[in-house]
Amino acid sequence: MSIVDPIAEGLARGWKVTDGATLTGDLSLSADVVIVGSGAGGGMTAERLAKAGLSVILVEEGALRSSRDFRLDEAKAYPELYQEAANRQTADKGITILQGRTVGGSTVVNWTSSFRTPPETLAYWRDWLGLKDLTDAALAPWFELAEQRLSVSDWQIEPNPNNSLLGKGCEALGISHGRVRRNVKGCWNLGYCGMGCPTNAKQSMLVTTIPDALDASARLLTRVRVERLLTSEDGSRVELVGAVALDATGIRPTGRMVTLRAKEIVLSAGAIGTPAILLRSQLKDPLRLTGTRTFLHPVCLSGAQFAERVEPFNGAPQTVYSDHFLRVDAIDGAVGYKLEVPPVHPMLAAVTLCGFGQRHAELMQTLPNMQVTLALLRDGFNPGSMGGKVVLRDDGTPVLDYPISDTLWDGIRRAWLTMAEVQFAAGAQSVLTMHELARPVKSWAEAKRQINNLPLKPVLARVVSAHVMGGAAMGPDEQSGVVNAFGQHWQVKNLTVIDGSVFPTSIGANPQLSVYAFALRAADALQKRMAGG
Ligand SMILES: Cc1cc2nc3c(=O)[nH]c(=O)nc-3n(C[C@H](O)[C@H](O)[C@H](O)COP(=O)(O)OP(=O)(O)OC[C@H]3O[C@@H](n4cnc5c(N)ncnc54)[C@H](O)[C@@H]3O)c2cc1C
Repeated sequence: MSIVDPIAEGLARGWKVTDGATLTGDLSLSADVVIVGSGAGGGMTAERLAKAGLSVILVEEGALRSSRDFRLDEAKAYPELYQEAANRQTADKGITILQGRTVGGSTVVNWTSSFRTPPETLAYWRDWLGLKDLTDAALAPWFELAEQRLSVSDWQIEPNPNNSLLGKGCEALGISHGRVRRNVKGCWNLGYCGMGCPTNAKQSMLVTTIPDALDASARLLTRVRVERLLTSEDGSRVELVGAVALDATGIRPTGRMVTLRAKEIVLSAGAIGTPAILLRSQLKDPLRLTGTRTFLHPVCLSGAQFAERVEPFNGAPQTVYSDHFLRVDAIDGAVGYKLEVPPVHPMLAAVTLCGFGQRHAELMQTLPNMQVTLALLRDGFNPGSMGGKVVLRDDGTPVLDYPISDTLWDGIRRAWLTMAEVQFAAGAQSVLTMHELARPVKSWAEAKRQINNLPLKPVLARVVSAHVMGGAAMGPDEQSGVVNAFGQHWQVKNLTVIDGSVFPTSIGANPQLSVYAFALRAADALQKRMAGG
């Protein structure tokens, strides 16, 4: 069966796509709207505005790839599709961050889990952060629209063993758990979502909104990195978007400059990317809020050996979850966590597993029988988890300074304990907490002893994240936010932020559906503002 390649077909139909690497001179363009970044926020916005008849330029620093490039090959996928070749790290190297860097952004490499923003999160935003209009009822139509557009539905196939063992352990302990909905259409259940979907089943921006925006005459610039926005003298309007063309590696500037003008500018470069552009542009920011309150859902992990084969690299990556421990926190200080499993492919496993040399090689050989559970911590809700801060290095590239606080370490230790208990309850022969000094243990009692004595130190504990949120947070006024509840910048009137950076706390669930719904809502408001003159 041949797989239709919507990108090849669209290019043949005459899409307006310019690859920065091929530019032989500087380029200057104008449009009604320039959108920077083509991930969850940018894709949704581009389709909406282009279909409304506005001229749209979508600028992306990554390259345009398609299903024929996605070869289920980690060594190829990470350098081609991820920020910093999937090795982006926080300033103290304590947390490894996965983010996409390609046309379609992180949606091209994400694992398709689709949760609406939890009602508790919206209630917190209303009650504690003053975002009064963000009720479940007001947002429901936007979630429905996003779910329809991206074919979000229940996953009908049996979970793979990696997921079903999480369910089995929860069942045995009376821990509530559920099934994950996914944004896929005709999924082959391969399990290589993180390397780009080779069958176009994943309803990422690459195969949905971006093709439709291009069919509606939008223009796409790839391998073009936006450096800064130049504003009017009083700082109230963006007049120019300054960008550089990148060479075929997608990293080094070629020396060709790209200058864009538009009535409205949308930043959708993702949390870290968007705050970086705002900081480089030195926009008015009286309270220096830009880049602050950046959240990660810091993730800690626990591996377990089973007698039977688990093959955690095969099958839909995330289909079972538990929110049982998510809401233990409240404002009293303790952090809650969500349980899920990650797909475990050899290269990512190799860099996450503990030890080196012989011990590491022996661990890698056990991969087929390994089950891995993860706990993502809900940061941003307690005084002890106020997130990190995006800062600029001397060369203008961003780095997230996110020291792991005592509150988060406490959550990590509790989550390790929970995961070990669940894995033993599911029948694990041994459990290995993902910490450099941990050793495999054969009983829950032994696990408790070991986990309670592990030093809580960055790098020793393996902490990762694929959910970057915040850094240009929504707030009800300019004292509390960088943008308003529709993403409009408080200081710069023709600038709107539409991506994961607008969230004022973490979501407390995998964030893509929240980004989509808020993007549709913000793009609709922008379109109406523009129509009103
Ligand atoms: C491996 C992985 C698995 C995930 N799994 C899930 C999941 O199962 N469920 C879920 O809900 N979420 C998941 N996520 C997270 C989810 O995909 C993101 O939250 C979401 O895509 C964020 O949308 P965004 O628009 O903020 O940013 P992105 O989708 O990351 O898009 C930002 C885009 O902007 C581009 N950009 C950045 N800076 C510039 C610049 N200066 N100039 C031009 N372009 C720029 C980037 O290259 C990128 O393409 C996962 C993420 C990853 C990486």
